Amino acid sequence: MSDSAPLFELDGVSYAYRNTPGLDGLDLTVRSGERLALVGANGSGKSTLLKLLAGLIFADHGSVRAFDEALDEDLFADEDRAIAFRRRVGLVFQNPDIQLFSPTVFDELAFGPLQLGWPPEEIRSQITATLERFEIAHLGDRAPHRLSGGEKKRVALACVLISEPQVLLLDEPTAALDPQSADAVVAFLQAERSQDRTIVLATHDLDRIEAVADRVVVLDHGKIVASGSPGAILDDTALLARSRLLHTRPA
Ligand SMILES: Nc1ncnc2c1ncn2[C@@H]1O[C@H](COP(=O)(O)OP(=O)(O)OP(=O)(O)O)[C@@H](O)[C@H]1O
Repeated sequence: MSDSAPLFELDGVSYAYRNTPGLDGLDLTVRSGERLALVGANGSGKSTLLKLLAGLIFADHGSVRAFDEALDEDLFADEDRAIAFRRRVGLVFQNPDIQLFSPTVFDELAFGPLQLGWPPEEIRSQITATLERFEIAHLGDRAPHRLSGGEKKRVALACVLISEPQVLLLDEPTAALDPQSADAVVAFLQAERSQDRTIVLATHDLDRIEAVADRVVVLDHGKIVASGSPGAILDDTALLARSRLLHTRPA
């Protein structure tokens, strides 16, 4: 993996929401085919980093490069480059309600491919295949906002994956899922390994991290405090305790 091409290169990146720091001097390279997990306590900057990689927010300081060009406002001012970037990078939000707005799940799945100008027959056949792949065929005619939290998460993931992005960004993909649904997401992410898809995910699910990631980056107050293999990070209990990632038990 260390030899594969860098897709994202962040150099000294800082970002603040008005007066609240989100990211603070971050250096990070994400390579093609990598499965990278971002861990850290609430508010450590995981979602902010994912939004930055998705081109939804831009660095206040430092530089961000994606696919060998600057990932900044200028890229999105150019419609062709913006569309090309959006095709390559898909983000599944932590809260699926942000993402789902169509009258039915079927329409929701059609939205991305329609934007990309796919032919109608291809859209129809891809929707059928995607509904089956995510075991949501029975939800096709339902209104997304009337689904359960776990069902919404599956639909949101399917909506992003239908366009086959090269990079998949996932914000807490197993949160709010029942154990069986969480296992299904993990199995899906393991299967994606053979698809050459680059995956960056934020998670609090340390028990499943070895199954879904090759590398773990630990964030604390918007800074990267450690990066390593899942085994090395999980064994470092002092690091986990410092980063507020261990349970505390009442004395
Ligand atoms: N929309 C926003 N407006 C103002 N501050 C924000 C906003 N979103 C995040 N922040 C702040 O930025 C910092 C980083 O938040 P972020 O959401 O990136 O953390 P996180 O690691 O994803 O947290 P969690 O595990 O709770 O999802 C926090 O201090 C948070 O309060």
